[in-house]
Amino acid sequence: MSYLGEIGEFGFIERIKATFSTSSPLLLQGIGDDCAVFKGREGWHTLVTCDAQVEDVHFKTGLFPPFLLGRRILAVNVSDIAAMGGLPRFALLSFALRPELEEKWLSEVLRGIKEEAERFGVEVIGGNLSSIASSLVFDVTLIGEVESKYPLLLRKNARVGDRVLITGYPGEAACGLQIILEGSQEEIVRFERLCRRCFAPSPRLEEGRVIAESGYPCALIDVSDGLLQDLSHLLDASQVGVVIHLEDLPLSGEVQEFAREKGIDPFLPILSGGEDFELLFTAPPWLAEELQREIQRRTGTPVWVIGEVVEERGLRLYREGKEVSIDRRGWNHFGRGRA
Ligand SMILES: Nc1ncnc2c1ncn2[C@@H]1O[C@H](COP(=O)(O)OP(=O)(O)O)[C@@H](O)[C@H]1O
Ligand SMILES: Cc1ncc(C[n+]2csc(CCOP(=O)(O)OP(=O)(O)O)c2C)c(N)n1
Ligand SMILES: [Mg+2]
Repeated sequence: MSYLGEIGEFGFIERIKATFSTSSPLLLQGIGDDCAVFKGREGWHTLVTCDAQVEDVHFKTGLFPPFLLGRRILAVNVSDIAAMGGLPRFALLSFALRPELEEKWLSEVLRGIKEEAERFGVEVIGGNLSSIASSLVFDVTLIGEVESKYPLLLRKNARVGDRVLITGYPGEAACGLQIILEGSQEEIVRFERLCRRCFAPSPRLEEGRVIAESGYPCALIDVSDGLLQDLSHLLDASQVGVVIHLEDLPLSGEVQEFAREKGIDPFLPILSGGEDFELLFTAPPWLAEELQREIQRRTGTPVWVIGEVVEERGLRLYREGKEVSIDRRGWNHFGRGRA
């Protein structure tokens, strides 16, 4: 007999995909990308995604301020719309809650969701409530749109010779999480930036729009599970490989300081830490630099070229010219080796 823990999260998604066939001519992208995509009103495609925040899996109730939890609940979904270059429009909120939860705590969660919704132009239009005896679940279905004049920014779009780019500073959220879960109050104050990156991730919506507006079919994914894990989803979908030199990865001063103090390799959180919600994308060399410049100009977010797409499948990592292997790729909900 085999168990879910052996099949793993992505193995089970494959089984689900194999179980349900689709035939609607309206459907442009089903299971396998950041959002499902179907034909929408004139001039637009409709995007749909859902992601849940589950107590003790994605957050600890006692450690996460409810207002920031609320923001996070919506932000992780906005990030999936950003990963299609789209604009979020409507949300449905589905919660499984314990009856003894304080009303004040829940009001703060709602306030956080509302603030994030207003920031990104999302209107809440429905949802569902259920009681639960154990872990809290906050599930959001988010509906968005992207102009049909732009090519879809699918995971399968990477081509040999493309550059691989990433926004911001991946790894910061994972360091922040470790401090929130295990650190002292003093560390939480000192590494405030890292903790903020974990508590309140900032979806790269405007950055995704710049990529869409380039009109080029870049491959795009948001980094929720870890850079290597999500990069391998993109490579598998595109049936290509990648070469990365670790020296090209963005290493922020805070990650460096955190790694030094904890005695860990700073590249570990960068490569395998999840929940940064940075955008990871590919573009041909002639476009890569322009996107870097335009994203930085319009949003202030730095963008880094971290690798090159190659024909030979798989991830090849080099450190100071020598090939290295990293066995921890990132988060897998049921598998072994959870980062
Ligand atoms: N239970 C499920 N049933 C159908 N499709 C699923 C299920 N879970 C995940 N998927 C699909 O598998 C793909 C990968 O999921 P996931 O890794 O959660 O993506 P993301 O990081 O964008 O949230 C997505 O297209 C998602 O819609
Ligand atoms: C208490 C706690 N432990 C561990 C984590 C780290 N963590 C939980 S889920 C996850 C991966 C991302 O979540 P997932 O539900 O897989 O998002 P998706 O890929 O579907 O967008 C990570 C890094 C956390 N946020 N909180
Ligand atoms: Mg998901």
